[in-house]
Amino acid sequence: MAKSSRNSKASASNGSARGAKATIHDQELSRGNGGELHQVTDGATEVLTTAQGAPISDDQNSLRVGQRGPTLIEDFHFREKIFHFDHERIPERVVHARGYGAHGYFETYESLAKYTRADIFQRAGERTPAFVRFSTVAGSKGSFDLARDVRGFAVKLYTQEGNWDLVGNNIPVFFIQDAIKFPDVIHSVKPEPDRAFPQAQSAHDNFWDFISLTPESMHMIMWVMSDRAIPRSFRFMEGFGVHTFRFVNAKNESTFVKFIWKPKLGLQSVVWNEAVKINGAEPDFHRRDLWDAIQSGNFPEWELCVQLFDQNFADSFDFDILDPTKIIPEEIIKAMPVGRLVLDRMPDNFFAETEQVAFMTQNVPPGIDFSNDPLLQGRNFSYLDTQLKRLGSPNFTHIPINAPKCPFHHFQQDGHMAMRNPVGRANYEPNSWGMGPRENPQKGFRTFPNQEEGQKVRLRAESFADHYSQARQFFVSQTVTEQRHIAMALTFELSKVETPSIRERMVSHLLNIDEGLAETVAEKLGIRKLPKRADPAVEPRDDLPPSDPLSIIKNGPESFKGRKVGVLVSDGCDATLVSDLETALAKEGATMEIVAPRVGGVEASDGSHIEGKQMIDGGPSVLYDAVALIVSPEGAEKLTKEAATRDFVADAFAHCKFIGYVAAAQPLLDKAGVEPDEGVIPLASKADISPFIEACSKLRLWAREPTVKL
Ligand code: HEM
Repeated sequence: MAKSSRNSKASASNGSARGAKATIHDQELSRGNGGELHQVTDGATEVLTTAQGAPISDDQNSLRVGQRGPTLIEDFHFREKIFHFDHERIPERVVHARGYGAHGYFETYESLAKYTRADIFQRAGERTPAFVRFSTVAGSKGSFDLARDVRGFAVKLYTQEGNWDLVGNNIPVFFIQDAIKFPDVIHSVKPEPDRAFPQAQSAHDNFWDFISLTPESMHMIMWVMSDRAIPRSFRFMEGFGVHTFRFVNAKNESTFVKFIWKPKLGLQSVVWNEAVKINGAEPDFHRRDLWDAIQSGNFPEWELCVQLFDQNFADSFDFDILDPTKIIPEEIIKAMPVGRLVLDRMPDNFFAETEQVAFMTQNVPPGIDFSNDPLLQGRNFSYLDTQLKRLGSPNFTHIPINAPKCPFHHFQQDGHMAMRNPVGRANYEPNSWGMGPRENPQKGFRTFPNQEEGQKVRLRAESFADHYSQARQFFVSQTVTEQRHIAMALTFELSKVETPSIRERMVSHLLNIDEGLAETVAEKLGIRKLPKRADPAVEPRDDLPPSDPLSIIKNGPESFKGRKVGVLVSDGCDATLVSDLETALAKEGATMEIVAPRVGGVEASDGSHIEGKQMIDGGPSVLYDAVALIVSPEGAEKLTKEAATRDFVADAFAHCKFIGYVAAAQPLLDKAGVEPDEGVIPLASKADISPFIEACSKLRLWAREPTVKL
């Protein structure tokens, strides 16, 4: 057979002809036969190998017959590489698919031996390693961070007596009272099955159809329609264990407990108009925020608080402590701080740690036990089951992120990907080989022997039937601004619902919560005649007093610490003012980011160069807690012509942010239609910086909001 002339060189070079040097800007590589680039080890980097450890000579070309002939199946390197790639994806979590994790530690304040024998709570000052994963619920893995959604707040504590997973949310109640309804609520919020949209959004018919037929969800709906569902940062949100758990002490006495994580930096959320824009400008807003904070040594911190109560309290409380749609207000049972959680290290690898971490509510050490909450009982089945599906083997506990950090010994063996098997002859007990491990009745986990009796029934307890009273209590605990946001959120969500009867049904529920709220939403939805209020199972109470801990604004930060200012600069700006601002912000524990008209930065009036982090088009003001406009007259003149600059200023104003500005920036304010108020603060000299930062610590000038009509 005649060889093609093009192929003839191949046999001579044996497919490995290369050697000519190629310089690509700052990189020296060698060039192969077809012009492709090869990066060859110089001895300082490791040699590339197959997964079996065989060194690889050429990772740019598959093995073929001649230069232009067919690829050979003999090419084990090619086959192994592609095979592995083909199998890279594992199923995403069925809920909470999008998440971000970090390592840290939990530090115990004082011994809680009186209440629990849990090892983690025995010794003051002791540190326990922790891994935390924050998440959204509804969206896919690749969805944006600022969906209106519940945030998962899952904490794995590697205690000396086994892993304790506190798998909580940033909202203390849930949509449903019984785990049997979980598939329904999740199906309803996920993209509709025929059209496969909307992604990561509850604003659609299916969700509101289900909710409007599930009155037990009304309390949760108030929370999800509040700004709690659009947090500014994972660092500024609370976490809740939701259910009532039990502490059990060494004498086998039980105390009921609810868990709350409170952020040291105070609570903060964004506004909806801002969230929508952040999702476009920076879909990884929350991820980047956590990454930046931890990488720069600003370790976020939460206090773990416990609400402790006994059976007598449970019997006398207005609501059932087993009902996960109810809270116990902190005015009734104090939230007692018992330790702190510090996140100080990002994972080395996202997949290995954050993606493969397997949280399970049933992971409790001795001293912590479950209550009969039917949602918790159902979760205790679901998590183990789902991890097997997602991680593909019962040996997911062998993955380092999931393995306990205390000694552990058992006879479980084999299965896919077994990393550890029992050593020696005994793989069962009892045995007469004198080989452990053995039970320990004193130290081992003992379930609290609660007395249970009754008929087997499929029946919801009557004590779960009040669906509206605490929803109302949540609403009246909010500031006027927060109440307005709830009304706006309900209006937005229901405006996306296409079926009028679903909207009206929701208004009929709102009438049981707050008439003013119902009327506002109905008016904005164009519902002329208010529907009849929904029939309540139990007449809603209106005597539950407002509870301040339920409001975000009433629990904001004490300073501007941990927050960020976006500083818009131009050529010819005042470099000293910029650096004085940076120094003052650093002293406050805050940061700033330079936004410039072009990549690279600007030349200041004193000839110095100011490095820019963002170009104006890529650094909209929605990414910052406050902004400063430090420009020269010529710079301002040029910037007024850019739509991105107008949006920068107009959005900062509309989102009620504090704006610091030099006199030369006046045209920017004018162009954005800003009529200065007390939140628009002149920065004439260094002396003005401190009052500006002090104002910023209030985060937003909410008094402005009615004038900007978001
Ligand atoms: C109080 C109510 C609930 C809370 C606070 C909650 C919280 C969470 C959190 C934080 C995660 C993400 C864990 C992670 O970051 O890996 C999660 C995942 C999950 N939850 Fe829940 N959840 C609740 C109710 C339920 C119920 C009732 C079920 C089922 C009956 C359920 C089933 C699941 C499943 C299957 C996953 C995915 C786990 C994985 O693949 O790793 N959850 N939940």
